[in-house]
Amino acid sequence: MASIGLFEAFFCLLTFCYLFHKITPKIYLWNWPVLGMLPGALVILHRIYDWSVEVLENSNLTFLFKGSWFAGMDILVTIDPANIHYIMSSNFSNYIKGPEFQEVFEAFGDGIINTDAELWRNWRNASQVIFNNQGYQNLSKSTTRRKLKDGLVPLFSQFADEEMVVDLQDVFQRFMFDTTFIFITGSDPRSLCIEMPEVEFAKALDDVGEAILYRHVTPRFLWKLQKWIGIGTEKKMTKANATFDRVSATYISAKRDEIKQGNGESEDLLTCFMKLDTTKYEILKLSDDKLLKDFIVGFMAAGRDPTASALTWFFWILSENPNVLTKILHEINTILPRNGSDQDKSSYLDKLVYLHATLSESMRLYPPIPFERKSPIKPDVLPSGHKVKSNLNILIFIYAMGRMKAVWGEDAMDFKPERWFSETGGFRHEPSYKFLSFNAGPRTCLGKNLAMNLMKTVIVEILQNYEVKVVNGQKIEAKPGLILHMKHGLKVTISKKRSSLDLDVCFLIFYYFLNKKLFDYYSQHSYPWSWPVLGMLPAVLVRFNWIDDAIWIIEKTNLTFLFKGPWITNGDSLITVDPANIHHILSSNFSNYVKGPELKEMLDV
Ligand code: HEM
Repeated sequence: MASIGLFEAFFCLLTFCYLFHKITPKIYLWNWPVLGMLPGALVILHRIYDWSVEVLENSNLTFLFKGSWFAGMDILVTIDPANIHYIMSSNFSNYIKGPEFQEVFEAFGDGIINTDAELWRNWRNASQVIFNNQGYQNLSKSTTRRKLKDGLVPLFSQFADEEMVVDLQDVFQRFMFDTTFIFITGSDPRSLCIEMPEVEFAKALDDVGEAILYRHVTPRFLWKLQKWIGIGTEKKMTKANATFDRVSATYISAKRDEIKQGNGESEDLLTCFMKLDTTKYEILKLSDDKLLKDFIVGFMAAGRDPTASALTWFFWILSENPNVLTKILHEINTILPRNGSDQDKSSYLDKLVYLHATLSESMRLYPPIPFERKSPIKPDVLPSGHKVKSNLNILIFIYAMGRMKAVWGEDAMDFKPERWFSETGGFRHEPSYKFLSFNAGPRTCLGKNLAMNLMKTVIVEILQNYEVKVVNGQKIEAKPGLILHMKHGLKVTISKKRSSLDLDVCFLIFYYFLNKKLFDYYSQHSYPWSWPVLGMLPAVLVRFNWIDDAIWIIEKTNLTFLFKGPWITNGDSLITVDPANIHHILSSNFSNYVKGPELKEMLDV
């Protein structure tokens, strides 16, 4: 009876808070006796992201959330770049994830995500050696391309043929699940296929994410009790842990056999970790299967979720900004070799700076990991002047950070890839304590380069071959969680782009007839038309007396005429017979006009 009374009282208080909040739409939460700001937090939980932006903007970038008295859940929320630089870099050793974090993120065991101090340093150094290994880098590139060609592309073609509405978020989750699983174990679980099957390990990762979020908003004694009884998200967490143990054990033992039989030539992460010279890492005992399981689970979560989230938000924001899409397509068409091999295409990815800027801008507004937790070992004072006692929870709200006017300027909420370029046109590298999407300091994301290259490869492949149309009328909002997922997914339709060769042929046929008509009409001469994509090239192909034509044009254009070449070849030519120009080029400014490498290449024989 007593517990029912307590529940009723709590329910009444929540209802009161809700109504109170509705009537007085203040952005600050009330600090109630006993319950602190918890009731208000539960009321605004569904719009926690927008609320955090408002409250942090109005509280000079740092805000103290008072938790309930019995749970000791005070949290200092900060996005002050000076504090972040201090916590993540200059006083890094005092700010750890800590034992409470490890308890909440229990599923990641003693892996890199969860640990601090020496064990973390061992993980970090070992992982860095492996990530820098050429063999692993080749494997990650070839895996991405293979999964695209054999997985995503055929699936997109089928979606297009059958005019299906698909959830792009689910597609990217599956693509990243398979790809990361291959990076780690060398095996493809094939979750990305038309049937969209439920995959046990992937579901376990989702359940763990849900349970960890629940542990963040529930007093410790309560979720502990639920775990002990075996109900709710805690039950799912226990089941997920059992799945991780079982599935990982299969792969670990198969890999051990492979290495024992002398077949351990694979470059996947599990093989690399198993073959690592462990004498260099004092406390990283990779002969221990439990540690290897923690590695598999941690890297699966680190690789799959953030990358899939980044790709989903990117395609949505692109659909809202068609002018940005046009610029990206133009960049791809001008820079990437049209019929280049996959290897050629990979080597050009770095040159796609506008695409890089757009991805960065999209992750500024929609950071895949929306917040980060830290805790001081010793009491300290932050650069903002806030005193922190040891073990206080510090929450760095990455989502709000990307939207702060005080950090990004008055247009912080606008989507503007151009902000990533300096006045001189060079790429603007923002410091990581301001652009926090990949974390900052010694714990910066290990997979940053891998993820950026992978996402660019996927985006280029999709944009070159398909049109992705977001279905109108759906509600797009972020789901509160450890990863910035879309709450209702992203429904899209896919259609195939006609290959540019098809387009060229159509254009040529159409142009031939039109030009012939015009030619007949003007009887002798006319200006060549500059067509989209093909420029004035078709005119040269269909005018049989083009030398005559050229003389006529040059005369009409005051002795100088700009011939527009096709877009892909950058082949514009200025044709001039103006004697003043000729004197300038051939004599008075001789040193500035060379034959150039292009001519040299043509005359190579
Ligand atoms: C768009 C994609 C990605 C984003 C935005 C991202 C972001 C982040 C962030 C914010 C952290 C810090 C998390 C924390 O300390 O709690 C992190 C850590 C990490 N990330 Fe990524 N990540 C991405 C992709 C990847 C990929 C593809 C991999 C590898 C397969 C990876 C591997 C890791 C690892 C191992 C850590 C732990 C580093 C450490 O604690 O020393 N990430 N990432």
